[in-house]
Amino acid sequence: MEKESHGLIIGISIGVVIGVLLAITAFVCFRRYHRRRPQIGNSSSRRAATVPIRANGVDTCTVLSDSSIGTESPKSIQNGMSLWLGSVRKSNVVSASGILEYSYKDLQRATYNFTTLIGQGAYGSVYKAQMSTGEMVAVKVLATDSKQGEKEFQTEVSLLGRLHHRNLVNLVGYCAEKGQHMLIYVYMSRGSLASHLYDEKLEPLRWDLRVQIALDVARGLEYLHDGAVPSVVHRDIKSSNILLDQSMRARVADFGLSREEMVSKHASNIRGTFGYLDPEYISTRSFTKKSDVYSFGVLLFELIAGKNPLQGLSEYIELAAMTTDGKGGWEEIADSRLDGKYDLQELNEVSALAYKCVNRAPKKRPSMRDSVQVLSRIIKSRHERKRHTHSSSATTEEVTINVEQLDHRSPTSGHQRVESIDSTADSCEV
Ligand SMILES: Nc1ncnc2c1ncn2[C@@H]1O[C@H](COP(=O)(O)OP(=O)(O)OP(=O)(O)O)[C@@H](O)[C@H]1O
Repeated sequence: MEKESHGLIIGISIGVVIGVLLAITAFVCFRRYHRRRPQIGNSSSRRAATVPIRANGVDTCTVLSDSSIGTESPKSIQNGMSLWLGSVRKSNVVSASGILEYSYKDLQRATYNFTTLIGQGAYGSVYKAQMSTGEMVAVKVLATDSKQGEKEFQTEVSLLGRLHHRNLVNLVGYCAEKGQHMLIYVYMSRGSLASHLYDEKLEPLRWDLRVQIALDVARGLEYLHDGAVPSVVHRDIKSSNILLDQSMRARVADFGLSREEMVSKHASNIRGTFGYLDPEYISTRSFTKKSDVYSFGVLLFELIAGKNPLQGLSEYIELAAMTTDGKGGWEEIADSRLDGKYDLQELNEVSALAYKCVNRAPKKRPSMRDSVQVLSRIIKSRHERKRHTHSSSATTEEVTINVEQLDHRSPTSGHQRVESIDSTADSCEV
């Protein structure tokens, strides 16, 4: 009997110990699982770091997830993963970033065997493609013999996947197959800003559109500088890297050069495009956010003057600056294609901002946030002026109509109506 009760106690004890061990194991697994999820987003490694998005100037936020598995093509690349694409593909992880891996065959079909060429850049050709979903995209095929292209490919895939903003040309997919590297972007149906400024076959850009484009670009850059963590320096702001959508809203394209800045602040070769390059960067080899501000200033002058920076724009600006008094006098550089149709005050304000951006001393240049504020203010006051003019002319029209209508009725009631309309006019002016 005693033996039996001993056996029972031992049995119960073993059972309790096993139960406790099982509970501890389950608890540890549960905690590990929950810790791992944010790790992807908060890695201290630069390469694996994600780009959380601040509320300012931002419309979407990439939420990272490693929760689902996908085997179908196209596959998604996980945000915040290693630059080594091979490992990403093998890991077969899907993220909420929406960056998809397309097969070479699909892209070959979508581009009619790469016959739909829309542009040619330093790193390869760009084709228009219609995906099976009906969606239009731009496929950039990187030149296979270009080492820089390879680097750019890895850079853009890992970087752009984490950057989402309404003023950036978002990367939607990629292809790494048959020794080919391709990047798939949102299709920008109106092409580049450069073509609208210089292609005689296209309608000249209206002044109000030019200012809106400047603000769109400023917002895209402000996001890269102040919204992205770690911040991103574009390094190649120029009119051919600004693309326009169907409603002529602008987005900043081509972040290929920016990643290297994050890895090494002092790259040995000078990168960027002649005419837009910050002189301070040329002498110090150190590229900063203020170097992007300089290029943005050149772009603003390009919008104002319709002159290519490769064709002596800076000399032209310096000459004009001698005759300005700091507030006005920039009208002589206005693009002749504008045909005098611009608001002089706006032209002077945008030129003054542009001139500050191209100041030789980086410290004296405004930040992109400052530039956004200046340009938004210009557009806001234009709207207010328009609203005011519209409401006062509408009121005058209304008064005339009502007076005419009332003339046919009794004179007393007519007088009353006009009085009440007059008081509306007063309140509009306030
Ligand atoms: N997403 C897109 N949608 C529509 N057209 C595009 C798109 N991306 C590029 N293009 C077209 O292809 C052209 C070439 O683009 P790409 O970025 O390869 O070179 P680039 O910016 O002109 O020059 P570089 O390579 O020296 O920066 C652009 O000027 C534009 O007309």
